[in-house]
Amino acid sequence: MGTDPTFSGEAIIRVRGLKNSFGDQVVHENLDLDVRKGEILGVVGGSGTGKSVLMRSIIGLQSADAGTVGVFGKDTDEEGRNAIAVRKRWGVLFQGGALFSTLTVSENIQVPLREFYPELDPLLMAEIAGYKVVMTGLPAEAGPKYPSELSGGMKKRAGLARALALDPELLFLDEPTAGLDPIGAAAFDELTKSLQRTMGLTVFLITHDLDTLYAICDRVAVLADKRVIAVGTIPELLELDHPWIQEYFNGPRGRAATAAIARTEEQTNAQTPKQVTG
Ligand SMILES: Nc1ncnc2c1ncn2[C@@H]1O[C@H](COP(=O)(O)OP(=O)(O)OP(=O)(O)O)[C@@H](O)[C@H]1O
Repeated sequence: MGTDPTFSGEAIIRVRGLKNSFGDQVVHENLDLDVRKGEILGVVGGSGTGKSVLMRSIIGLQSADAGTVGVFGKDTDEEGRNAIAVRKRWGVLFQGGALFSTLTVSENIQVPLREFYPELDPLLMAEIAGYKVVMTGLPAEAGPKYPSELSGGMKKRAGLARALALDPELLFLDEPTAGLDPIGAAAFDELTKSLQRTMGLTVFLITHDLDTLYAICDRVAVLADKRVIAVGTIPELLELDHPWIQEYFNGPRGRAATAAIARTEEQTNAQTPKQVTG
């Protein structure tokens, strides 16, 4: 696994031979990864394996020691990925939401609009922000509120609304369900899935949340030993005998997530009306 030689579709992100280090600490070495257009790719790995650093490398916030990163079908250097024309095409939800505490939700959502389209009529910006608020399942009254007045789940949605401000093709989510209760996390997963479907988004999703992986990810990339050791569907990953993969997916939490998905599928099948023949 790792890089799929049979894949002939379009890779919206293509990373080859990436190396990142901080002083003596090598975080990535010879890391390869393809993210396919239209998929939700879950990115997992133990704490400190470099998931966030990988995301920062892709979006041009991290200088690599070696390797290439291509986005939207073009190999680009860090400067290229920082070019306005490229940055406009993706949205990022950083870990913790990273909302500006002195701005309202609506003003937070308008930050990218002001940055990339300063000539836009302020009334139109406010209208777009209002639309994004509703699109991410927040009540319209959340627009004039400050982040400190929101629940954890609402903050995540507000961060997502800001990431979607420019109608991106590509969405980066760094641990979007961390800190949410299971119901809030499941609702956020559903929102991500429905946005992927309706907007045709490609999603790079860093998570520790097994339920999220099972519920919405098309494929999962596993970071270990400084590189992506495997990419595939969960059943494909389960066939590998790497100790971290086995412990992660086949440990008690992994088994619980599998059982929960099986129960949901059973319920869905039971509710599906049987076809009447004759
Ligand atoms: N700016 C930095 N300066 C020095 N070291 C850094 C910097 N950013 C990240 N690191 C180190 O790189 C390693 C990978 O960090 P990263 O945040 O990508 O891990 P992660 O896989 O996202 O972890 P977690 O699951 O805990 O969020 C860590 O050891 C971290 O301390």
